[in-house]
Amino acid sequence: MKSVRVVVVGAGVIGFSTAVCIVEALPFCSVTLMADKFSPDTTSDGAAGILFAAQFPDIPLQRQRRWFKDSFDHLLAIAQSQCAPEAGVMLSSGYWQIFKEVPAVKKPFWSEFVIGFRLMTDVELKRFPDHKFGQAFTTLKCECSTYLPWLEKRFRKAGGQVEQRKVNNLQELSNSFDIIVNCSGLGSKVLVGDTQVYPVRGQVLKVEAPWVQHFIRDGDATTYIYPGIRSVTIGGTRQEGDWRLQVDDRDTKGILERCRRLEPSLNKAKILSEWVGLRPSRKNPRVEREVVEMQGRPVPVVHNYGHGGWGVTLAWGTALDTLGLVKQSLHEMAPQPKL
Ligand SMILES: Cc1cc2nc3c(=O)[nH]c(=O)nc-3n(C[C@H](O)[C@H](O)[C@H](O)COP(=O)(O)OP(=O)(O)OC[C@H]3O[C@@H](n4cnc5c(N)ncnc54)[C@H](O)[C@@H]3O)c2cc1C
Ligand SMILES: O=C([O-])CC(=O)C(=O)O
Repeated sequence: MKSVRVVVVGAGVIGFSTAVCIVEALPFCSVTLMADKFSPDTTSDGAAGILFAAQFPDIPLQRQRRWFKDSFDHLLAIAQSQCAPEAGVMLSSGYWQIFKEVPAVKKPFWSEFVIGFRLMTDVELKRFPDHKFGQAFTTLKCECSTYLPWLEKRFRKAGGQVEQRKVNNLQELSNSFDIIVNCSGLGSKVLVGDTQVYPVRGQVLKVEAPWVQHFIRDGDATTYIYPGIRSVTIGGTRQEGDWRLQVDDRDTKGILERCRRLEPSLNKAKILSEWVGLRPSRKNPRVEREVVEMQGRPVPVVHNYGHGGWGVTLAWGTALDTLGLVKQSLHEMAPQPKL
């Protein structure tokens, strides 16, 4: 008999990573993942899925480094195994950020965790006459439309249960579960009334260009070309506070112009699809625990959301932190010896 009932709300890359970490580490818990949308309809499904991150202002750098390294190592092991095609994870090399001006920070905080990080040579930069500085390395690309179904299989195999349902408030879960884990992304705005979480709209295209093998990202953060397993993702936009989910033709035009300037051969690429997603953004992601009084009893609630444009990158690392917070809750719930 499984004694502790845990529910994870959210079926994006954060929810499924967290649910897998919990179910595999705590076999005495029954774990249910609940969400209103599943793959292929989550934000995670359309993400380019490239691993690198910006730095959050108020989270200790050591913690951010751990999130990055744990995620990178986890996905690298998959990329180097026979599971790679089924999981949608691959190594990906190229030029990450080429800058028109030399930036103040030349080496990002995660540069030692990716493979072979170096500054671009003058010869390489000649290909980009508008740019003066760039970084080159090998990282990973995790395609969530393949990875999420793979994680779901892994979750079910370990005994996890899945339920499709919209949760209107966390209180409605408190009769059926002992610990609630909130991985609802942008949904947290309503679900837990978090006014700090907001959308940053992103539009991308998938194009057929199998000859493009190297990724390129401009330091403007809205021009990128990421070759994937079956197509190349090109983008993008970063529109703060914009809730529109429809494709905008002006964005499509801008993306094509900017990407073709960096990689002229894209003129010959066929457009396969266009997609819009809303990044669940927050000044800092919320990975923390609280105890909330529900129906007259204290219920541990562990939050893991607000990863903005870096959710695929940080999913496994923040999931492991969340597992630690669930363990802490279990410890506090255990009957204390009478003195
Ligand atoms: C264009 C674009 C490109 C991107 N590229 C990258 C990239 O290259 N690298 C990277 O690391 N990141 C990238 N991202 C960011 C990444 O997509 C997000 O950080 C990540 O998907 C967030 O995952 P999530 O699980 O928190 O949210 P989501 O995928 O949105 O999942 C949220 C889940 O919560 C559920 N939910 C919400 N509210 C409720 C409720 N009330 N009841 C029940 N269920 C609920 C939803 O149904 C869903 O299942 C990109 C994003 C965009 C838009
Ligand atoms: O910024 C990038 O290069 C890709 C990404 O994470 C996003 O669009 O959110």
